[in-house]
Amino acid sequence: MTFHCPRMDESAQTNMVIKSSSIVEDYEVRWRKSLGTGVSGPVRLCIKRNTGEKYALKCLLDSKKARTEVTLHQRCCPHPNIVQIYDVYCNSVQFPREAVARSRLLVVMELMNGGELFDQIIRERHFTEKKAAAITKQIVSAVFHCHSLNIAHRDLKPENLLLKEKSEDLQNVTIKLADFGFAKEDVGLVTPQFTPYYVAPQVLEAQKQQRLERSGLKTPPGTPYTYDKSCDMWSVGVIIYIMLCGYPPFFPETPSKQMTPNMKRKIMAGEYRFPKNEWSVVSDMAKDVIQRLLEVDPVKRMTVQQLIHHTWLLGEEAPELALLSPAIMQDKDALHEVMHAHAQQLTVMRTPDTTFQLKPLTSAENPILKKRLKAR
Ligand SMILES: Nc1ncnc2c1ncn2[C@@H]1O[C@H](COP(=O)(O)OP(=O)(O)OP(=O)(O)O)[C@@H](O)[C@H]1O
Repeated sequence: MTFHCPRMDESAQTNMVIKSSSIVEDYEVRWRKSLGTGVSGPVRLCIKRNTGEKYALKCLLDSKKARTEVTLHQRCCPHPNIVQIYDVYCNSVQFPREAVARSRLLVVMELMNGGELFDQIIRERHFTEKKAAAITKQIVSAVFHCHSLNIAHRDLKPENLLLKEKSEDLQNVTIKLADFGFAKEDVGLVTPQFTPYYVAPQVLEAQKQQRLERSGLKTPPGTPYTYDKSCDMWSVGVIIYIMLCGYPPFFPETPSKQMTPNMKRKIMAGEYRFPKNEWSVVSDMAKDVIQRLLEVDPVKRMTVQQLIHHTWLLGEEAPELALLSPAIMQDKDALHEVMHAHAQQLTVMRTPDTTFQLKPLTSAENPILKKRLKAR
């Protein structure tokens, strides 16, 4: 590994403090010890020299996208259900198979020793709806925090829900949200962003909003619940569904690595079922939560503020009967496919429809709207 320490770098654009000193002065990096791998490469183990404490190190090629990831992640810290960032370095690093050193952001994070959420669910001997509700509560707490800061995570998937430590019982474990690689700050769009999935209703709604604003008849809501945030809520719905039965709500007839047209159609139509075999032991309240989260129209979809107050999250009325999900999730290949499908669906949902863009509130030309914005 070769290191150079470039300029002191405090990005004016992001207000993010990045150390330009060499990370190896402060941490011993175990370059060969991978804690897990994502598209940006392995996350490694590192040890703080003056305390001996262990941390996780994510290495990102320095770019605007990487800086946005780190900035938005940092902004959401600290929170008990969000992986904490402790240090960020910008060092020039050359990995063994690289011809030249490249500028990288080295993100020192809290070490999550318990692995991924679904791996722990598989190990549970008596996994119940009550436990699923308790897990959901932690996930929702993280999402609530992000959304309150006007940040949408947009990559809420099982692989990004990590456990603080290994435990016999999921009820006692802290779950934290990781990977802000797709996080996005809402810039105050008048109406939700939309994707090709939902073009028709959203286009109509957006056009209606624009007409009303142009005529000065309507002031856009102060903190609109944007498309990006509703995408997180859809993910929470899918994650709850899988926890309760072991398979996803939307799946293709035959296993496929690609998003099939039939799958797209099912998601767009909100076409999923609660098959009796696994769902007869699940409460109506849980089904109600899922139905409101998998609502096709993002505008009508339950918000995190609504979910956090839902009685199901208290877990008091959730049955303590053992669910079939851990047994179903034992099939590693099937589970891998489930996670792959979810990741794919998120990719599709994140794709903005560039054919129709609404102006941010701040660039509004309408004089009445301008006046009202000033008055806020
Ligand atoms: N703080 C952490 N402690 C322990 N392991 C971690 C930590 N952060 C990430 N990991 C492991 O590394 C994997 C990849 O991390 P992360 O999702 O942040 O990387 P990525 O390159 O952005 O991945 P993706 O392909 O999901 O976008 C995780 O799935 C997890 O197994």
